[in-house]
Amino acid sequence: MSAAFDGAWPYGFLQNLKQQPPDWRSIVLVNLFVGLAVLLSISVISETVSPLRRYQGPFFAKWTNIWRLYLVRTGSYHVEVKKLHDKYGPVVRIGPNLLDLDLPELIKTLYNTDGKWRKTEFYHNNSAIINGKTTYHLFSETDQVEHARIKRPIVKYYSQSSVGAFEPLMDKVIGDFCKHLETRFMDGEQKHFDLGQWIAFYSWDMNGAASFSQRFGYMDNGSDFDKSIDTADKALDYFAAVGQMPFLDFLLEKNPILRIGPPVMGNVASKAHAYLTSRLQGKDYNFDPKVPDFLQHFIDAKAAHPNVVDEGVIMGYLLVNLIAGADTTAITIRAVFYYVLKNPDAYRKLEDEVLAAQLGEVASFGAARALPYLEAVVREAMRMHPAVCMLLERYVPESGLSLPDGSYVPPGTAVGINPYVVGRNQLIWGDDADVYRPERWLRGHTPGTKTETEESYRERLRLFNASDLTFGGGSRVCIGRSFALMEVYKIVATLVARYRIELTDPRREWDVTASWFPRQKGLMCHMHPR
Ligand code: HEM
Repeated sequence: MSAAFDGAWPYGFLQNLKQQPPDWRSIVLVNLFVGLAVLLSISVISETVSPLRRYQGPFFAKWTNIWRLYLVRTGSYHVEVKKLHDKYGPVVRIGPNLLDLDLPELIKTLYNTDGKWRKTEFYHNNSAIINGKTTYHLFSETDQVEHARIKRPIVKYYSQSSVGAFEPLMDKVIGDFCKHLETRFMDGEQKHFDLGQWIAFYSWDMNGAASFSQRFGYMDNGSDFDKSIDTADKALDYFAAVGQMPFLDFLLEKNPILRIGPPVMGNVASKAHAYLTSRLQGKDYNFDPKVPDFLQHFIDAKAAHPNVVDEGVIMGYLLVNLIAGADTTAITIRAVFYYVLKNPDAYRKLEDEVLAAQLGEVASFGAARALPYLEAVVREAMRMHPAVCMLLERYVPESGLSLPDGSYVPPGTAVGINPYVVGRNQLIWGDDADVYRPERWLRGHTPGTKTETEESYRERLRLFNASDLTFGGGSRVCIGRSFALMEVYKIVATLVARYRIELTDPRREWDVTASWFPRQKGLMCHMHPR
C-alpha cells in the first residue's frame, strides 16, 4: 500500500507529508482521486439540474454516452433500445442529452421541411473518411441551409420520373445477374450459394452502372475482389460507433499525429475520381450519351449552378450514392427474400401472383409495382428490418418540444426516432408487431375484424404510411428512395418469376450484425429455373 494511504485517510497522508516528501505514486493517486471526485461532483450537480432528469433510461446513460457506443459496437443497439422502450415507455433517455422517442405522431414534427430541426454531430464524422485527407460533402451537414444549397442542384435527378430513365440500364444489370446465377449455380447439379452475398454484388454493380456507367465488377468476379464492400462496411461501422461520441473522431480518424480509423475507401474514391476526370476530358468511352447516368446529371448541375457545384462537390455526390445507396438497398432485398422464404405461405402467394402476371425476362418496374402482394411483402420486410436502424438524431429547435405526456423538452436537446423501434410499435402495427405478416398491408386483414371497409382500410394505410420511417422524412428524406425501390421491386419480381428458390436450411435464423445498417450474414439457398 502506498504511503498516501497509511493511517486513517487523509490524516495518515498529511502526517506522512510532514515527515517525508510523497513519492510519485502517491501524487498520481491523489490527483486521480481528486480529479474523479471533482468529475463526480460536476456530474451529480449537472444531473440534479438537468431538464432531462425526469425521463427514464439506463443508469449509465444519464452520465455518459460510452454505454451506447459499446452497444453499437456489439451490434445489438436497436434491439436493446427496443427493449428499453418496452420497459420504460415511449420516451427513453439514452444519453446525457439524448432522448429516444417511440412516438410516431411526432415524425412529422421532427422530420419536416422547415429547416429548423438540425441533424446532430452524429452524422458529421463521415465527411472526411473517404481517403483520410479530402473532405467531401456527403449530405451530412448539420447546417440545414448549407445542406439545402448542396442538395438543390441535383434533387430533380432522383425523382421517380427521372430515375425511370435508368430502367434499360437496370434491365441489363438484372439480365446479367440472372445469367451469372444460372451458369454458376443452376447448371447441372444443384449448388447451394449465398444469395445474400450475390445481392450485395448486384447492388454495388447496379450503383456503379447508374452512377458512372461502370460496374465495379463484383458480379463478373463473383467476389468482393478489391475488398471495397468490406471496407465500406467497416467505415460505416466506424461512423455508427463514433457518432455516439463525435469528439472521439478527432482522436481517432482525424488524429493529425496518428490516424486510428477504419480502412480508407481508396478504391471507391479513386474509381469515382478517375471516371469524373475522364468524363470531363471527353475520354470516358464507356459512357453512351443516349443512356443517362448520375455523373452526367451532376455535370449538368455544375453547368447550371457553377457557384455551388464544383468537382469536389460532384465527388461528394458520387460517393454518397455508393455509400448511402449500395448497402442499404442490398440489405432491403435480402430482408425481402429472407422473410418470404422463411414463410412458405407468403412465398406461395407471392409466386402465384408473380407467375400470373407474366412479367417476361426482366420484370418492368410498372408491372412489378402493380402487384399488391409483392408490395405487401416488400413493405413488411422493410418494417421488420429497416436498412437504417440507428436513431435519426435532431436538435430540438428554439421553440422546444412538447411531448404527449405534457412534458417539455428544451431547445438544444438531441432527440430522435429509430425506424426499427417505430416499426415495432404495437399501437400502430398491432399486438403482432414483431411478427412478419405481409397481409397487414392488404385490405380486410386486421386481426379481430371480420370485414374492413375500403374507407377504414385507407385510414389504416394512412396511419401506416405516416409511421413508416424506413426512408426518413422531411427535408432530409432519402434522396435515393425511388431509385432504391425500383431496384428492389424489379429484382424480387424477376427472381421469383424465373426461379424456384429454397433456403438451404429453412430453420436457420439469420445472423445480423447491426451498426448503422443491420447487415445480414449468409442467406444460403438453391435455385431452379422454372
Ligand atoms: C432501400 C434502400 C435505402 C434505404 C432504406 C435508405 C434509408 C435512408 C434513410 C433512413 C435516410 C435518412 C437519414 C436521416 O434522416 O438521418 C436516408 C438518407 C439518404 N439516402 Fe438513403 N436509403 C436507401 C437507399 C439510398 C440510395 C439508393 C441512395 C442514393 C442513390 C441514397 C441516398 C441517400 C442520401 C443522399 C441521404 C441523405 C439525404 C439528405 O440528408 O438530404 N439512399 N436514406
